[in-house]
Amino acid sequence: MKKPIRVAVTGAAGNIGYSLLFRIAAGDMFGPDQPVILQMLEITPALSALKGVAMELEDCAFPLLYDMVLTDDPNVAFRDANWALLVGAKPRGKGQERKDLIRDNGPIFVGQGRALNENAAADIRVVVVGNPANTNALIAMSNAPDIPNERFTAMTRLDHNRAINQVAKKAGVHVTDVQRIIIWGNHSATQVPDITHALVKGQPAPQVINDDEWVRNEFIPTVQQRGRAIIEARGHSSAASAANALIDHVRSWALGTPEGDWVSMAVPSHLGDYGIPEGVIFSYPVVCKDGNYEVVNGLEHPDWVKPLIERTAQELLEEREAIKDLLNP
Ligand SMILES: NC(=O)C1=CN([C@@H]2O[C@H](COP(=O)(O)OP(=O)(O)OC[C@H]3O[C@@H](n4cnc5c(N)ncnc54)[C@H](O)[C@@H]3O)[C@@H](O)[C@H]2O)C=CC1
Ligand SMILES: O=C([O-])CC(=O)C(=O)O
Repeated sequence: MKKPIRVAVTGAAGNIGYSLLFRIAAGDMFGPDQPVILQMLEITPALSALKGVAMELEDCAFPLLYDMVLTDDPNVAFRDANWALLVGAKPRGKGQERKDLIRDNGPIFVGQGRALNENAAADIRVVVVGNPANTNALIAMSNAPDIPNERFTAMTRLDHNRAINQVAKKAGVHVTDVQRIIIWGNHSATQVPDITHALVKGQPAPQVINDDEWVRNEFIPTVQQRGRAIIEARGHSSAASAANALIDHVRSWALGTPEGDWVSMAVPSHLGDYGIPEGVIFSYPVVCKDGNYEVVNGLEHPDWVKPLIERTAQELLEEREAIKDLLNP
């Protein structure tokens, strides 16, 4: 049997957690022959709910679920963890932007960054989901000086998957026919969903779609505002689709991206050659292989896309400014 992977999940009794944990335990994240140990973190008042989730996990009798840890102490949750999925944070409500959560949620990632630094396994890889995800990832990274920066990522895979769906619908093809979508920048309303380099059935997407007006005035705003639309419709923010995107993000990173395709991940900005200021977590196209990722560099932006990219980078600088007291000097 393979050695079990230790997966720390924060906010494990929350909505995303409830969609996520069962899929990890079922093998969707690391494959059908990879045992896992779930190390679940919650705040103290939610430990009882977490116990209930753990009871349900037991009742599934998952062959791959080797052990479980339930705790309200990040030092325990992150001990020897190979992966840390930082979901636990307040979600936004109707009428809020994700960055409105920054002063509530940012401090969580100071303590968790430190606890990761002190306790995690040498190969730790981190994905931040709690919003505002990019800036929270920056906070965690800066409080974990002994962990290589490139191990800290934020999730823009949900935006990426949303974009694939919109393009597939418009082109009248199946989602598997759409490749090389990109989400640039912040997981926020300023993100830049980009089909410039995308392929539909192997052909350039802009030519297949042949409708610039749709791209600029429907596709981009729909993807940018999809989180808000879900909150309006459901009364709660996306949970199952967010959990699914997190499965995709980790699976790609751990097991690789298919030949000829790429995915979007928010990673330390210095890894890209697109002129983005250093010191923010910026979503780029990446290819993954053997547990590592590389930014796809050297793509040209059309002129009308350049100011959009500048705007999302600027927003990340503003978010960083708003929490600069939480960054490790
Ligand atoms: N990056 C992305 O694409 C997406 C991000 N999100 C974000 O994910 C976060 C979680 O969303 P939901 O699960 O729907 O929220 P939720 O409120 O249902 O669950 C959050 C859980 O985190 C726990 N928690 C709070 N502080 C914690 C701490 N310091 N340590 C450990 N656990 C803590 C809470 O007790 C709660 O059980 C939100 O910030 C939401 O905005 C949601 C969807 C997509
Ligand atoms: O919109 C929200 O607040 C939740 C989220 O990040 C998303 O669904 O993309």
